[in-house]
Amino acid sequence: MPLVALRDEALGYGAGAVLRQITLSVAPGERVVLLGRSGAGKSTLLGALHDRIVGGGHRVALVPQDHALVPQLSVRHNVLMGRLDDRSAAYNLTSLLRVRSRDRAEIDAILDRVGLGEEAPRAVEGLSGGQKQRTALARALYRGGAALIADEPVSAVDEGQAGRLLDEMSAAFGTAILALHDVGQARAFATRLIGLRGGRIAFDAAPGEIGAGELERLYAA
Ligand SMILES: Nc1ncnc2c1ncn2[C@@H]1O[C@H](COP(=O)(O)OP(=O)(O)OP(=O)(O)O)[C@@H](O)[C@H]1O
Repeated sequence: MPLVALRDEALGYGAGAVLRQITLSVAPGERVVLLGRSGAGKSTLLGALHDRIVGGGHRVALVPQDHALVPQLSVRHNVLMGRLDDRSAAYNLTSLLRVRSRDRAEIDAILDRVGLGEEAPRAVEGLSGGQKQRTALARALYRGGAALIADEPVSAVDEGQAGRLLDEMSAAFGTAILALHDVGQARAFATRLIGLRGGRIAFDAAPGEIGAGELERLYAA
């Protein structure tokens, strides 16, 4: 039983389709990476897959390209928001004043895993781009779920850190669908690569089956 299935669908905004004739399904346990030039439609496809998986009643952890953090709040509070919809309004409001010790311990352990242990009390607005990105990843780890959907989740950290973070995400989520621009990272992470070009799926196969020529054509002007 696939987690999500699209069949010959057009995806876009309002009247205009960004992607056409999209047929794909994702099974539990797959690690899918979307590749393509800027504007190829990776975020559009991630958004559609997110909505379908959530619509199917599954819990999803989302890392949007812009991170969707609350700048004025602390790193710890932003991570806490990964479970906002699991809790009552009263619980969430009182947590704003003081994060309960049980939640704090769980969150701080996750912050250690992404190298942000020292930054827990800092307001997000004062962080570097890479620290903000790691806060969004920590929020996804804290949320958990059947699938991770992440749009360029390691674009602002160095190569070594990116590899370690992708390993963390891979271990924490049974299924993951990511957009990445680094082909090496994509090959290392994915069980399946999907290339988008010209509004269509150009390839959809295991990394070992995608040659350098296909990747060159995907990114050619
Ligand atoms: N909210 C929106 N409303 C209308 N058009 C949009 C919207 N978001 C994206 N688009 C358009 O859809 C197309 C695909 O954009 P999308 O963000 O999915 O590409 P992408 O592959 O994720 O690009 P990037 O690598 O630059 O993030 C672009 O032409 C873009 O202008």
